Amino acid sequence: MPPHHKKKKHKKQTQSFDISKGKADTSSEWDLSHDVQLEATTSYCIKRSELVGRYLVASRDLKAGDVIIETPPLMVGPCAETEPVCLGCHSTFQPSSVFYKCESCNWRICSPNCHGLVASSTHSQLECIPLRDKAVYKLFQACTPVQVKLMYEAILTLRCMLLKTVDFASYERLLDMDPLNDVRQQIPKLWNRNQKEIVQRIRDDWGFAVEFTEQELHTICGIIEVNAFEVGQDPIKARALFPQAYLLMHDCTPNTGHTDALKTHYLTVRTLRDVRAGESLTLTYAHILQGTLKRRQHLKEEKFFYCNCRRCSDPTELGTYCSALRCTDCRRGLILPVNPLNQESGWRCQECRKEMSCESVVLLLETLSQQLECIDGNDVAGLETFLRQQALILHDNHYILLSVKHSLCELYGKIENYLVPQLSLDQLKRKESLCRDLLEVVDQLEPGLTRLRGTIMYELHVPLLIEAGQLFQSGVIQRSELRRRLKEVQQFLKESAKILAFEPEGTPEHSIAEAARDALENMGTV
Ligand SMILES: C[S@@+](CC[C@H](N)C(=O)[O-])C[C@H]1O[C@@H](n2cnc3c(N)ncnc32)[C@H](O)[C@@H]1O
Repeated sequence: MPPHHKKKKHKKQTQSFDISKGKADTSSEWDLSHDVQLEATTSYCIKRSELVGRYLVASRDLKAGDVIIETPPLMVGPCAETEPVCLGCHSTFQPSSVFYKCESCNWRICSPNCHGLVASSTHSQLECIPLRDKAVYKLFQACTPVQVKLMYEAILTLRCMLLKTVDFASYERLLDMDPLNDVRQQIPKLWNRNQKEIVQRIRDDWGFAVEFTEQELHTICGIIEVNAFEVGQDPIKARALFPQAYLLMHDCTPNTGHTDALKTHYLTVRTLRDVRAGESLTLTYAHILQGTLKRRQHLKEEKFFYCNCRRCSDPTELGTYCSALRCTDCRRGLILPVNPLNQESGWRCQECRKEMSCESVVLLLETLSQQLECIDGNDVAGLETFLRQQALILHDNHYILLSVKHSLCELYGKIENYLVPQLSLDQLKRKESLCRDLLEVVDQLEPGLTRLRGTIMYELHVPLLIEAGQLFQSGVIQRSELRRRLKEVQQFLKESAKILAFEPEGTPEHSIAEAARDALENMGTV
């Protein structure tokens, strides 16, 4: 999940690692070769540039799947504007959930036996007693639902502040992260919201005015906004701050990925593909299957920078055309942004040169997204109709269509009336082509050992296996062709099992890895 980020105290300078010595091939578009090195580990060193601040660079050749960072969180807490969650484990509540309260602070918990409420837990060590002493729970009585969400949002800020008294060394490590105060202070909407909803809430409504200054609370707000990672698997929903990992810079075609363990949120960052010494280590703070205009807007609003990576700079997005519109005038050309690094850039047909303003492109995409939202997520026929209709104005790989294809490739074989034994040969073929279309794009945008590739390949093996069996049994293909097809299925299953084996136990992807291994075993030797 995308992180937020920051910087602050400078680490002491260690011996320099020269990334300009031939091997270096930074994935970003900037010349980072003169940047100062701050620190090094066996896998990476920390450097600093004017443009991106601190960032990590591979200090040796790394293989795909190498672990580069393993760390417990420095702090975990509820997300921004979240529905109430258990302050022990951060799981959300079902309407049918029994209403338990913490015996001490009276805030809601999932169960008195929650693993996150033991004496050594974050809740017990940090906010439970202060919340009790200041009787903060009483404020819930007069709260609107929106204010309840803001109460939960403020918990993570409070926890970070309370860390100062309980574990000063860890608090200092938090302060190593950059809150980008100068940048954020220039955004009145953001700064004033934090002032009212977090800073004043904690100081004035909750009664911590003596303990914490406005400035330090704003700094913690910034540290969280810029550096936090979303963690947890449904029903757990949380944000966490991790040492080291926050230094990974963003790239829209990242070369690292991460997982967090189900209960502890222990973080593991791995390389997604081979990385050469000197290359910057990157992760994505945005969604991969999103177009450049939207990704850059998200990064600017949430992380306070415009990305200029290779994908963002290329109007075709590395040849995928995942933001391209079809020209309805000439009906031959594709309409692409003239300068994708300018958010206001006009768009132009590559054939007839027809121009479209950025505003009209945004409006069109918003309208289509709204239309899509009106379709039930399990309505296969409705989604197929949407795909057919919008393929007249959007490229087949347009990100809006990709999201529909992604849904459909999972729905075929999973929901009522579309379970695997119920699928016709045409429907199996459809599932196959949806998976192949997606895989082709993901191979460009997020190549390597990525979760998305792993799950798509698992989905793809299903129609391939069934089709091969059916065609052989009906005499349409001979044994040699059957073998060729089964070998392809094995390849997909092996790759899927290898990728998803990295996923933590208890996650759906971990179960898919097991299913892929079982399927391989059942196939035996081909
Ligand atoms: C989590 S921090 C990363 C560490 C940060 N550079 C530091 O020195 O603390 C995220 C911030 O780093 C900068 N950053 C990261 N990736 C970037 C990129 N691709 N382009 C520009 N700035 C980037 C932005 O200021 C962003 O808000």
